[in-house]
Amino acid sequence: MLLDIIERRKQNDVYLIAEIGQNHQGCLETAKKMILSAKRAGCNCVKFQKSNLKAKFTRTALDRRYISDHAWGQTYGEHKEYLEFSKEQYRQLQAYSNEIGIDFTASAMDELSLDFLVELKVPFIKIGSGDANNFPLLKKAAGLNVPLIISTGMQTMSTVDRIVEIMRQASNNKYALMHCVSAYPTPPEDCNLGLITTLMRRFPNVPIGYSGHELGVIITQAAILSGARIIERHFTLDKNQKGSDHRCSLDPNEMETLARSIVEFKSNDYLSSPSLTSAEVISILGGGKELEQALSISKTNEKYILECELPCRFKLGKSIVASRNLLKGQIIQAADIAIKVSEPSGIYAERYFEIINKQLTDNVNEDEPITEHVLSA
Ligand SMILES: CC(=O)N[C@H](C=O)[C@@H](O)[C@H](O)[C@H](O)COP(=O)(O)O
Ligand SMILES: C=C(OP(=O)(O)O)C(=O)O
Repeated sequence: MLLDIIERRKQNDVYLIAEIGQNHQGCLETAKKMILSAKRAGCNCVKFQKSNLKAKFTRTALDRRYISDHAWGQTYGEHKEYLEFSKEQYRQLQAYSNEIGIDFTASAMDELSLDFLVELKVPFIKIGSGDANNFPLLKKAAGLNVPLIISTGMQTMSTVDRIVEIMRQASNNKYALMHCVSAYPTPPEDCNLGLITTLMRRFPNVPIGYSGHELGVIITQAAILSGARIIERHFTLDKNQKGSDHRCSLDPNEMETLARSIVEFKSNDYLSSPSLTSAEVISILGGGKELEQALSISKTNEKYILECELPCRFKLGKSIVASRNLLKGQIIQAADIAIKVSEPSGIYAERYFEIINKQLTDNVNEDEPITEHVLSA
């Protein structure tokens, strides 16, 4: 069904992804329970997050102390290690998903993880918002014969244009873009659902979806009626558990409500039109302040990085870093740089191609960020 939506053969159906992410608390058995619960709720797919920690983060980013009620370790690296499933565990989760009949995949959070997911032969690979400006990763993913779902949180419209251009240059049209706001939870007034139609108009050949981080289901239902045909929501067995994402996740009852509303929207023929107007959406869903705020058209024609996304961009946005020790005077080549979450951050990843062929005015050690200070004018 996903391919039918991505290749526009089916425009009146919705593919529902339960983002298990790291809500499994690092426990394989809990992850399996969540897969079963997502299947029972009516989801089409369960999704995880795959990282190779050394490829995704710099050493200092991994070594920084993580002081948070949601921390599973003293440092951010220990915390992430605790939550990361091994390749063997991924195989077990995939086998279990196959057994019960639900699609299984993950986001590829670095190139090594992308290679691993290709090896697993997942039905599609997710590129999360943290990598939407990671153009080398996108280029590599675009060249594979695997459908892609690319989220656009924490990004500007110019970065979304670059993504579409990368896909066009690779002659790849098996992909979808997800409207997303990377704030956990996203306040209704920042959900900016009007961007779904803006993206649909700007990229008429690309299916548009929605990866939501707001509380509850009504705004996501509005996203569907506004035209989103791939939906992703974080999933949890209990919202009160420790972990950064539980609060803005849907529990099994809410996920089931969402899945049922998709069936209902279809049978009422609400999905045969590519997109309903805000007034129609409000009337179908019965109105309410949060819905009106989420559908407000005041700031939807341009896409920019919202203030509520800055904490996430600061924590998980990717920077350009040195991939080996670099010397003052050196002209930067592609092999000299990598894209990672860096502490402190450096020049953001979207400027990758601008940095190539610039001269360094100082030494930069491996895994250190490239900053404005070390670039010649
Ligand atoms: C941008 C991005 O990757 N966001 C992901 C997907 O939505 C999140 O699940 C993060 O992994 C999570 O919020 C991180 O939490 P912590 O920092 O406590 O591990
Ligand atoms: C970060 C992710 O998703 P999104 O940006 O859609 O929240 C992800 O899928 O790993």
